[in-house]
Amino acid sequence: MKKQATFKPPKAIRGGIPICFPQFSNLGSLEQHGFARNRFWTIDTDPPPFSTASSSKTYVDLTLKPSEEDTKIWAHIFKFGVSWVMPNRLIELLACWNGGVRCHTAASICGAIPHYIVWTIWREQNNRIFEGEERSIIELKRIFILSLFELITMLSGLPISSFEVRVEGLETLDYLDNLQNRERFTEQGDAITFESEVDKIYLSTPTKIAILDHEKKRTFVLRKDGLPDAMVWNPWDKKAKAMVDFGDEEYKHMLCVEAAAVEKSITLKAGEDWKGRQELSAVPSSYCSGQLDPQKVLHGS
Ligand SMILES: O=P(O)(O)OC[C@H]1O[C@@H](O)[C@H](O)[C@@H](O)[C@@H]1O
Repeated sequence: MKKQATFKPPKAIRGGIPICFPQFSNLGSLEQHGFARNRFWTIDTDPPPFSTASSSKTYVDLTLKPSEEDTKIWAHIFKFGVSWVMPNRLIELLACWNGGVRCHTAASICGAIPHYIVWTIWREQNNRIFEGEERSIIELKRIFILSLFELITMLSGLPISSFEVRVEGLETLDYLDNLQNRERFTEQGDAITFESEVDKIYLSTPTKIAILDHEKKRTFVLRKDGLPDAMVWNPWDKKAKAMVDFGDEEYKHMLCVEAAAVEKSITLKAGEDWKGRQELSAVPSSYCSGQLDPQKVLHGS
């Protein structure tokens, strides 16, 4: 989330995982990145069966149905759903941050876990006695994880540093350069590093992309299905300054790598459906622990 993000409609909040639908960028007649990100979504209590959202996970299903206004600008019937699945095992959550925190902070997080468990139970007890409300186990787990996440965020200091990051998995691929009228080029070099503005659409990318953060000694892994392309964006200094909802220096601590379907649009016939998946996870990188080779992260299972 960007510090300067605006929380007022009709614009989407800057940060997080954007949903660009039904168009990417200005590749169509609609507003930039389509209207989906600028609409209010509803919680879907009866979602279609997504394989990822099983009872062992924490998830929320959201649905976007076209409003009358939407059907005027995009005359297609659709029901668009997104299922956000969170890791709900503490160990998965800690793995995301292990490399990002120094040893003594990792120890303080582990030391804090019993307190957080007791705190969650204590709050629930109060809730049942005083409010007459009972939360489900899933909800309690969510509260517990969120509380712990706040602590980890606080201890982990600065977020990602784009100067120290490199992306693997996109080398030698063709890309469209948004900074050069979407001209097609072929990526050269072993990995993608960042020294200036980047705005590229990599085409027909592998299902796994690794983002290596040397400074925080962790590797983010993006796995995807049904979304052949991948977008890489960092506005760098000048564009950062030009965006009202983006801090002048925030480009140093962000990198946008997202799964996309840009080159070939997905068109559905009546009754057909489509499913795409993007999974983000983080593991401590070998540069920290010496136990994990980023190449294995990228090419392994
Ligand atoms: O400012 P917006 O509309 O959220 O878009 C941010 C960026 O999103 C990227 O996906 C585009 O490739 C960039 O060109 C664009 O600047």
